[in-house]
Amino acid sequence: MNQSELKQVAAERAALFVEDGMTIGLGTGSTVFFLVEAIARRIKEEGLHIQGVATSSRTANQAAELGIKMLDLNDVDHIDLTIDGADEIDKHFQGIKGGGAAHTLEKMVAINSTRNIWIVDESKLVPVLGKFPLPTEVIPFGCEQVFKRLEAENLHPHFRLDADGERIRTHNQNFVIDLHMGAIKHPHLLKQFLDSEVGILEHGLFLDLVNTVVVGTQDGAQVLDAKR
Ligand SMILES: O=C(CO)[C@H](O)[C@H](O)COP(=O)(O)O
Repeated sequence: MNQSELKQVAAERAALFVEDGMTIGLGTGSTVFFLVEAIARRIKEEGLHIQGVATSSRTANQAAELGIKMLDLNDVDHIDLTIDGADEIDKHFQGIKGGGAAHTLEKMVAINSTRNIWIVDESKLVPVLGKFPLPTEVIPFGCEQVFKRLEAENLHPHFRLDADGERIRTHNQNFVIDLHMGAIKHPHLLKQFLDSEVGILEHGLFLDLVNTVVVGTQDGAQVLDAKR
């Protein structure tokens, strides 16, 4: 199976965690694309009544087109389960997200969820976080100063650019600065620093958040539970 097929294996297994009556957080990315299709299929075939909260307009549009009832995060009192992709996961179930620049909305939905499941192909499991550049979302005002401070901390910042060489904009019209720092030896300390940096709206370190990881492997889907 190629990487895309492994993503689909993970997504279809995770869709089985959805139960009738649930409010489901839907992440963003190519793995979640398969998830949304699988959930829509279950709704049709099994008559499930579920409602979704999306983490991007991409996911919201796909889900609505497939007939999934979608609500705004402001309009729900809780989310039972959020299923999302990830860019890297280490053996302690800590992760990096934001490859699709949706990490701020994804983190907001995740922290408001009773349970979080990540769906990944096996290439996303790593011994140490940091090979994947860590995304941050920065507000445009004063962003060059934020960039300089990140440089001074040896975090190797790069503004993320689109195919035309323009700085990409997030859903909130902010910029993304990716940190190419290599191995993240102390993720909690880094999180503390990034949380306290004025001008950084949010970053892609997702620590102590995920409950279950569903991995697409050549032998099928593997379900791994975090002890939290
Ligand atoms: O964090 C994300 C978007 O901000 C995605 O979940 C992450 O980039 C994984 O994407 P994919 O499923 O396409 O590999």
